[in-house]
Amino acid sequence: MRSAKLFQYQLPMDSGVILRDQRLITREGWVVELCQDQQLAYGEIAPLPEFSVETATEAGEQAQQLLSQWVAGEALDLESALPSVAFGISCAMAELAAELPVTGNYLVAPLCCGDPDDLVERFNQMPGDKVAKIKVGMYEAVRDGIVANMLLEAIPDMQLRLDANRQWTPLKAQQFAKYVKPEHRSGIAFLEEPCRLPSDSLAFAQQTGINIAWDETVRDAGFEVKAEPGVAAIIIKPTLIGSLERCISLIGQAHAVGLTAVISSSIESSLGLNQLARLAQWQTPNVIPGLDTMQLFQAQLIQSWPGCELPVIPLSELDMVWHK
Ligand SMILES: O=C(O)CCC(=O)c1ccccc1C(=O)O
Ligand SMILES: [Mg+2]
Repeated sequence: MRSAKLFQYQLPMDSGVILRDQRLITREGWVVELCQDQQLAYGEIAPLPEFSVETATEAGEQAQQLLSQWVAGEALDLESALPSVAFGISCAMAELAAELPVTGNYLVAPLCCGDPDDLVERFNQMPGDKVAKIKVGMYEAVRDGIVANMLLEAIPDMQLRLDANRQWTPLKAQQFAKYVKPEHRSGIAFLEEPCRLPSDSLAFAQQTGINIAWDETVRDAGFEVKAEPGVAAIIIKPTLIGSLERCISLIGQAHAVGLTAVISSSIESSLGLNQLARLAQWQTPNVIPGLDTMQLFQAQLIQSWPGCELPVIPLSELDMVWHK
C-alpha cells in the first residue's frame, strides 16, 4: 500500500542573501512524504530563484502528477522531470528503499569572506583537511587576487576553492592571477568558472597554472564530462541537475576520467542539506562538500543540521497542499 503527501514550506532567510540580481527574503519549496507499508520517507523540492529553470509553482504541479503515478504503482520518468522535482522525489524513493545511507559528511568547506582570523578560528573547530571557499568576481579582480594570496600565505596548509560564477572577462581573470604568487597557485584547489565562456576559462587555467572547476557549465546543453588540462573538478548541485541517478552517473563519469566531483548546495533547507551530506558521504567520501549554507537561514526544517542552533519548524506546522 502506497500513499504520498506534499507539504509547502517557507523559511525566513538572513538579511542580505543575494542571488544574482535578487534578494532572497524567504526560501520556498515543497516537502515530499512517501509512505509504503507504514514506512515514511522524505525529500525536498526547492527550485532556486535565478538559478533553476522551473518555478516553485511549476515544480509543485509536476510533483503532484509524479506522486500520483507513484501511488498508482507506475514507473516514474525522472529523467525528463524538472531537475528539482527529480531530485526531491528520487531522494525520498532512495530513502524509502534504504539506498541513501544515513551517515553524512558534515565537514563542509567554510564559505569565508576573506578574514584569515575568522578562517583560522573555524578550522580550529574542525577536524580533517583545511578546505575553504571564497566568492570572487563581485568587486575588483585585483582585490580578489590580493585576498586569495593573503589567505594562502596566512594558512599554508589550506586548499582554497574560489568561485567567480563567470563574472570575469579574460583580462580581469588575468588581473586576478597576477596577484596570486606562482608558489601559492597550487594552494588553489580550483577556481569555479572564471569567465563567461568556458573556452576562456580553459585558456585561463592553462596560461596561469590555476586549476578550474565547472559548475554552470555542467548544466549547459551538450556538456560532457572529460579530462582537460587545467580542469580539476565538477560541481554537482543536485537541485539544479536532477535525479539522484543522474547525479551519481555524473560523479561516476568524473571519477572515471580523474576529476574530483564536489556535491554542493543550492540553498536547500536543513532537510535537503542533510540528504546532500549523506549523498556526499556515500558517493564522494574523500571530498569535502560545498554545503556551508545553513548560515543563510533563520530557521531549520524538520531535521536539524549538526551544530546548528536555529529553531526547527516541524512537519506538523507545514501546510499539506496535496495527498493521495
Ligand atoms: O558551493 C558551495 O560551497 C556553496 C553553494 C554556492 O556557492 C552556491 C549556492 C547556490 C547557488 C550558487 C552557488 C554558487 O556556486 O555560486
Ligand atoms: Mg559556482
